[in-house]
Amino acid sequence: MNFREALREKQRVVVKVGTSSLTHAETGKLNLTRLEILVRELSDLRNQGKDVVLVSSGAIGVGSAALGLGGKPAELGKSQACAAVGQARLMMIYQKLFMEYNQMSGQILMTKNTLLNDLNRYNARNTFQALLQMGVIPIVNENDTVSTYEIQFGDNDTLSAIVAALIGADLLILLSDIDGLFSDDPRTTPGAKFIDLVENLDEHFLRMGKATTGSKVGTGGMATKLSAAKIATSAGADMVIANGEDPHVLHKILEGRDYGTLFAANPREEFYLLDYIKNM
Ligand SMILES: Nc1ncnc2c1ncn2[C@@H]1O[C@H](COP(=O)(O)OP(=O)(O)O)[C@@H](O)[C@H]1O
Ligand SMILES: N[C@@H](CCC(=O)OP(=O)(O)O)C(=O)O
Repeated sequence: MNFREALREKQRVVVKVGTSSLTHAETGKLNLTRLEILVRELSDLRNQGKDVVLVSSGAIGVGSAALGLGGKPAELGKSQACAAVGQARLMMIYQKLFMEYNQMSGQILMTKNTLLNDLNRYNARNTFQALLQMGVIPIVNENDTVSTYEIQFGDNDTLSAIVAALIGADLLILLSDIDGLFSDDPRTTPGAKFIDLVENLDEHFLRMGKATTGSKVGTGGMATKLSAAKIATSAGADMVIANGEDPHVLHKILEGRDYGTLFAANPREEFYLLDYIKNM
């Protein structure tokens, strides 16, 4: 069985979707057609008996569009206010859509402190396990309303990899606004080559990921996705970066077909999640 075929056997899947995939670039408002397809795909993975976790960005972007602010506010208090409005709106729509497919979903909001504190980390892991055992789809985001620089992950690529490590997921899929990893940012370097498979995520590949973003709403660019790949693969999960423009890509990836960039799991005995977070 090759690396792609092995994806058919994955049982516990974390899917992360970025703001750029959830919203219309022109208005910043939710792309409902795309959300519907995403929810249907996730519901079908659940129907296949897989454990499914969704890490969804979008709270700040959706909140700022709802409040008519025309883009992410620079001021901390305002961006936290946007997150409060946007997170509630996102959850309302997710719950409505998941209900249409007879799926239960629940919300988990995290900060770095959730994982640094032993009791909080233990509780978070327990809650995930209990939800998954009951067939619920947890929907995760950073708790942006209370997170400030010192206690935040800052980007959901990293957060999704940490969640994957915390719950022992065997696959993490990052849906972005680009087909996967290229040798350089193809938006600024037109000749950049697409990378289909990364078996060993060494410095050579890490240097390819630039922090440039493809949209006004993205955070971290490819740099944070490669840090996520380092965490996920070290913790024993495969990771795929794929284009979220058409969320049908999810079942195609899980059928072992050639979509996105696949980073093969490379478990290292010495990978300790807590130490990693402490050093972030
Ligand atoms: N080596 C690279 N390969 C592919 N994309 C890259 C690379 N380096 C930087 N990027 C940029 O990363 C962007 C995706 O990250 P980001 O804008 O944060 O999206 P998201 O909202 O999905 O997290 C791409 O649109 C691209 O412009
Ligand atoms: N937690 C933030 C998103 C942070 C983030 O990583 O955004 P993105 O690059 O769009 O995945 C929010 O919900 O607005």
